[in-house]
Order: sequence, then C-alpha cells, then structure tokens
Amino acid sequence: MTILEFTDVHLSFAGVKAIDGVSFTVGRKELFAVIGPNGAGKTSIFNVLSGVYRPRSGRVVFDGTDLVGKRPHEIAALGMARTFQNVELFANLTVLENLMLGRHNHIRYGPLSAIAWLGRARRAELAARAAVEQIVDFLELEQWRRLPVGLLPYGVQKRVELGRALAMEPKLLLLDEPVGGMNVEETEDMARFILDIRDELDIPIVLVEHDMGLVMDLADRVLVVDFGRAVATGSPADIQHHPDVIRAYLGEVQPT
Ligand SMILES: Nc1ncnc2c1ncn2[C@@H]1O[C@H](COP(=O)(O)OP(=O)(O)OP(=O)(O)O)[C@@H](O)[C@H]1O
Repeated sequence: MTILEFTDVHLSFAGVKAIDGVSFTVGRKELFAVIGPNGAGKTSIFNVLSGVYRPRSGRVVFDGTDLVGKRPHEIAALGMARTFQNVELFANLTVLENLMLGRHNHIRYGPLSAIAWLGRARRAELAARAAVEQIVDFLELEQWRRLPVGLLPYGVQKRVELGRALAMEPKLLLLDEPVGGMNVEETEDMARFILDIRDELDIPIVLVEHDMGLVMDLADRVLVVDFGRAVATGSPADIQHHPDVIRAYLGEVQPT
C-alpha cells in the first residue's frame, strides 16, 4: 500500500547532478525521512515532489497519478501539502486567518453566491471555520488564535505553518526541516505533533530534517542521500550503522 512512488529520478542544474537516479516509495501509514549532508539533494527531491522542478527523467506517482509536468497548485489540489524551511505565512494576518487560507482549495463557490452569502458559500465557510478550529485545538494554538502570526514566537509560527498544511486535508504531508532553528522544548512539542499526525490523523509524512536525534526517534524508514544519490534506505537502526552512511557523514577515513 504505497501513497508515493519516486522512481529513478534525475535532475541537473548546469552540470550539477542534484538528483542522480534516486528511487523510493512511501507507505500509506509511514513517516519517511530523507537525510544527508548539505547539498546532498534533499530539497531538490522536495521540489520535484511539489512540482517546483521538473525532473529530466524518472517517474513520480502520487496516489495513482503521475506528477511529472504538473504545476505546484495542481499537485497541492491532488492532496500533497508542504511546509517550508523558512516560515512562509502572512505575518500581519492572525493564526485563524492564515489557517483559513490553507482551506482555499476546499472552498468551491462562485463570486455571486459569495457576495449574497447564500447556500453553498455559507455552508462552505462554516465548514472551513469548524475545520480550522479543530486544527487550532489539535496543535494547541488556542491562546494565539486571534493574534497576528508575526508577533508569535518562532516555534509557534512553525506550528501555524504545519496547521496551514493540515487545513488542506492532505493525503500526504511534506515537512521541510520542521524543527530547524527551534529550541529543545519547541522541538519536543513539534515531535509530538508530528507523531500525532501520523497516528491519530492517519496522514503519511515525508520529512527532511538535519536533526538526527529527531529523525532516529520518529521515522519508520530513512533514505540517506549524498551527492544526489541514494546511499541507503532502511529503519533508523539499520542505517545508523551502515558503512556508506557513516562515510557520507564523516568523509573517507584515511588509514594512518
Ligand atoms: N536552483 C538551483 N540552481 C543551481 N544549483 C542548484 C539549485 N538547487 C540546488 N542546486 C544544487 O543541487 C545540489 C543539491 O542541492 P539541494 O538544495 O537539493 O541539497 P540539500 O540536501 O537540500 O542541501 P541543504 O541540506 O544544504 O539544504 C547542490 O549541489 C546545489 O548547489
């Protein structure tokens, strides 16, 4: 039961092989992590998944649909939501307003019914508000819900960004360094929410993260990339001791 198949994908920038024949699959109940040293190709993999880059060759199949050639908004509408390395929210809007924006692809009514606040428009708006309140509750954002996002601590902003992705009711969630720049307490909170998303909301997750401890604690399986290639795929316990993984992180050990 796979939600995502990434098969023999190649992507180059002016001679740099950012992705050099990487393949992996993600299961429907899986928390799948992609790790690797700086410049290894992790962000490029995310950008191919979300339609920002079109690969030179290879297949990317999401829930039965081939994604290659699709635009980012089309991929989002198919049910793939992402967060970004740097928080990308509307700083002047409140938490609730930012979360409502995440629902826009679920709101289907014409401008006339919206102006007249009739039937479908009213029902869709009320359903969106109810869904957003559930997310506020789930991510424990109550105390900040009516504050502009720009005023909130960084860790809370990252949580709002996660909430906005959840507001899309995704079939798959892509998290790009969800604990990057966070302190220990914020990291622990985020780790708990990520696990709850997989276990309670039943949403599979692909995670790119530099925090090894977090990856080892959370991931069901891990893909290690280096110089655009897949070095190893396996459980956290398996890959930790894999000689190619140790080499990728520590460099070649020279005999003395
Ligand atoms: N838009 C681009 N133009 C040119 N080269 C790029 C571009 N994006 C990525 N690259 C190159 O592709 C390679 C992979 O980069 P990528 O950002 O995917 O790595 P990464 O593993 O996400 O790195 P980091 O951990 O530093 O974020 C690098 O050599 C990078 O310089």
